Amino acid sequence: MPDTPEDHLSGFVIAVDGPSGSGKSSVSKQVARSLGYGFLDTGAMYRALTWWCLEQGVDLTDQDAVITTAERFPLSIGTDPDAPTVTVGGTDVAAAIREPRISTNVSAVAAVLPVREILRVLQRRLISKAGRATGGVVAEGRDITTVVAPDAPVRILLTASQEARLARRSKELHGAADAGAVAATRSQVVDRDRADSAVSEFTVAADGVTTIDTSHLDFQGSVEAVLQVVEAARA
Ligand SMILES: Nc1ncnc2c1ncn2[C@@H]1O[C@H](COP(=O)(O)OP(=O)(O)OP(=O)(O)O)[C@@H](O)[C@H]1O
Ligand SMILES: Nc1ccn([C@H]2C[C@H](O)[C@@H](COP(=O)(O)O)O2)c(=O)n1
Repeated sequence: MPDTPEDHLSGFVIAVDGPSGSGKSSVSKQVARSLGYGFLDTGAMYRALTWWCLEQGVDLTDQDAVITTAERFPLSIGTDPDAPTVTVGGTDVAAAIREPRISTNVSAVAAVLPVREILRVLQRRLISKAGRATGGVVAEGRDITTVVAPDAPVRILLTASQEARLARRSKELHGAADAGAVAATRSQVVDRDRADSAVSEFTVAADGVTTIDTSHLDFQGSVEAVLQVVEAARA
């Protein structure tokens, strides 16, 4: 019988979850580079679907319309950590999916449970494809350790205090982490996490998931902490 992603994932899978601004995306990408593995940013998939719904004029409060759009979602996503690509219907949306209008609306799309199931199947396929191509993959998001790849040999919850996460995102968006910049960033971190928590648990590690608190680590320290967990799992 042919292998399907529903049966088991191909390659060595490193699953990483965590709240907004914890460093999941940047740290996972660097870990994938270090190991010569693929990298899957599942948040980019939810963002791309949100972009596509808005492009199609779909009312995001109409869950049936969002589900129908997800069922015919012409997504193509690359898993090379040095050249991550996201296209929808042939349009490069890598920059557009980072715009505030997407960040503001993505949680509404991610809250639709049948949409999550559609993306889960797609994500397992992408993980297996990347795993076959490079021997392994680092996949990050909010439900990778628990729902998408609970069978991964390495599962990590990458976290940090709210203060640290706000400061990081604030520096990234506004170039500073003073009170004004942090206040301007708060909704992007705190409100989005609150909305996303309704459908995924990404603040408390599930059984068998290793928590790495990066509050007092710099970027390289966070990468090394993840690599140590990977090494221990392989020993
Ligand atoms: N340990 C760290 N110390 C300091 N800055 C960090 C650390 N890890 C990541 N950063 C920086 O914090 C910012 C947020 O990181 P990143 O985008 O990877 O977070 P994320 O968890 O993927 O967030 P989101 O879920 O909102 O996309 C980036 O500018 C990144 O370079
Ligand atoms: N596995 C995932 C990944 C992402 N989401 C949702 C929740 C986020 O608000 C949004 C964008 O993700 P980000 O780019 O900030 O990592 O996508 C999810 O529900 N499950």
